[in-house]
Amino acid sequence: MSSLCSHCVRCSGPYVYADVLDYKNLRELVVNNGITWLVHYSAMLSAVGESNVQLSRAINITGLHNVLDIALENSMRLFVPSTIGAFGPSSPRDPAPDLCIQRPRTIYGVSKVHAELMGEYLHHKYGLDFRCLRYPGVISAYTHPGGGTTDYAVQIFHDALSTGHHECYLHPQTRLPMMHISDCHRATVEFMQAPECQLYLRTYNIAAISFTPEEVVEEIRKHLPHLRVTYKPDPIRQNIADSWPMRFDDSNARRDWGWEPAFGLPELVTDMLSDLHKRRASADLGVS
Ligand SMILES: NC(=O)C1=CN([C@@H]2O[C@H](COP(=O)(O)OP(=O)(O)OC[C@H]3O[C@@H](n4cnc5c(N)ncnc54)[C@H](O)[C@@H]3O)[C@@H](O)[C@H]2O)C=CC1
Ligand SMILES: CC(=O)[C@H](N)C(=O)O
Repeated sequence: MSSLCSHCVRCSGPYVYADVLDYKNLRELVVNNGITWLVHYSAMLSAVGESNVQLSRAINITGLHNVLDIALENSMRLFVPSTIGAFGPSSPRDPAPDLCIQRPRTIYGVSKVHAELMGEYLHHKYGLDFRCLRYPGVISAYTHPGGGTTDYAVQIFHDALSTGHHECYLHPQTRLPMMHISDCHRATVEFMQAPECQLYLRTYNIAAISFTPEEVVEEIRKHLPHLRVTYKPDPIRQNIADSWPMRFDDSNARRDWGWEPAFGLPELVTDMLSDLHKRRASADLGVS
């Protein structure tokens, strides 16, 4: 979800490639750079995880264990994102509260429940300052979708501006929680800065918008009336989406540390189209 603009991490500070499976190298990086907060984003997302379960297990679970050990050894504040994918068909779906049955059916979801529980365990047993937000599908103009079930909600904007046609792999009425990248970043920073005494939970849902493909298409057509959308549900991703919450209950995040989203659906669509339009223009790509 990192941005490739002029103020990106690569341009603004020290930047190194690191493999989360290489424990020794990670430990050296943390110690040699005096790092005190660790934000652990590396993961394989839901759809791509199902096509390579072994690799997903290694990155999402072994990688997480490396990060947890290093954070504990070095008394770091640790953030690990979780997801709507940490819920499954037996969870309440509309809305899903913070605390309820979690029996996800993807390796991605299983690894994220594992992360939530391991982090909370180490917090209660050893005082690790573990913090975790369950993100909805995140929508950004700056990166291409990374193999998730919510990817269509990013791809549709690229297609709308390039070919004017999007083939959607979900049914038109599949409702999922979503969020603009700015809200996601701001939530993460605000949550990381929140005083410990305000946090009654270590893992919070955060919500912003919840929409179906049909609804986002209608909103995009207010700007691009010619957008053509066809539906060809992909059984794997449809099955995953049908097992995830339709809406998130984020009342605890709002109460404990003041979470409040800024982007509704109209604002998100306007911003995505404007950002992508500028990026296409600067890359000399046409707009449909
Ligand atoms: N994008 C979304 O809609 C949501 C994302 N999240 C979470 O946010 C985090 C980031 O997600 P995205 O940026 O969308 O995913 P992404 O798939 O775009 O990026 C994942 C990153 O992990 C890196 N990675 C893979 N193997 C690695 C390894 N062995 N060592 C180091 N890095 C490795 C990849 O190079 C990639 O940059 C993930 O933990 C994901 O679960 C949670 C909910 C929603
Ligand atoms: C919601 C997520 O965690 C991710 N975008 C995915 O679809 O796998």
